[in-house]
Amino acid sequence: MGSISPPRRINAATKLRNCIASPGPIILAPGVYDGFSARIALEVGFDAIYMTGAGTSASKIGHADLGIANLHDMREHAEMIANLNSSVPLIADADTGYGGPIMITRTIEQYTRSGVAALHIEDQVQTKRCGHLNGKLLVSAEDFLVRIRAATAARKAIDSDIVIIARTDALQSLGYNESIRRLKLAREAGADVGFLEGITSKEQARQTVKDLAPWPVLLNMVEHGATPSISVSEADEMGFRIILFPFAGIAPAYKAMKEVYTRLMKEGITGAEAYMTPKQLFEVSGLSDDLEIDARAGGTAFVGGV
Ligand SMILES: C[C@](O)(C(=O)O)[C@H](CC(=O)O)C(=O)O
Repeated sequence: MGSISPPRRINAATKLRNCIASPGPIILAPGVYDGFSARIALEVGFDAIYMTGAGTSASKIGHADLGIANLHDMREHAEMIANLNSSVPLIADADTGYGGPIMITRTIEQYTRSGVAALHIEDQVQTKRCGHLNGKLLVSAEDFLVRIRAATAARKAIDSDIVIIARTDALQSLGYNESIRRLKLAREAGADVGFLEGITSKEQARQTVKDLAPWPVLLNMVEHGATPSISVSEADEMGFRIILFPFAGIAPAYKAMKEVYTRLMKEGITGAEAYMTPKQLFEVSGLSDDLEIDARAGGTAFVGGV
């Protein structure tokens, strides 16, 4: 009856898609590996965050990044992280897509419904490994294309804006030219962003952007892996659109926890800093927001404070 409906809130996938297409600065996404690290990255105020598959494997199932975490593990983890603050886009690892075209379709559908804004799918065999380990095995370029085609068709079928990032791991065994060829095929099949895994030099990084231009390209900044250290501003100047730092959370977390556990074992105390009261810990984990929800609804459980 001519009534104007209120504007719908833009979802995180659309927001990220618009951001990638804009002439704005490079999108910086720090790696998060669980709810707490995601909360900390959100507290710092990043515009996007990245769910590392390696970190998810380590924290959710306690295993190395060897294709052990399955679609269920990854989707469940991604859903929890994506919904801590649904206005901050989550880029999530989707490994090989977890099977043939039917499984890839399920991956796209489930990641979309979970609120994930972008995911990357690669050309390693099903028993994959971290892109910075040796001895990676690949599927053929045709099989990689089947994965990307399945992903883009699934996205279209559900009318989703989820950003599909095509990742090739071919550099290590098949070389640069074959890697670029694979990424160009993925681009033709409708992938939105290219990701050359394990770039080995700054010259190669620059060349990748040039050879794929104007297609947006992602840089995976795994420190102390195959790629030399490239800063956010350098990557921006090279023309990358997205930069990930997958281990930005988990690497320092390891050091900090190991130190305290060791002190506890040796000295019988943790030496934990005084500012980290239980309340402060919960504050990082959304305590105030949760109490406000309760109060606004007229709940009485927390009227006396906590
Ligand atoms: C980006 C990555 O897929 C991840 O899981 O974070 C890994 C990171 C790593 O294990 O070094 C990858 O590059 O394969």
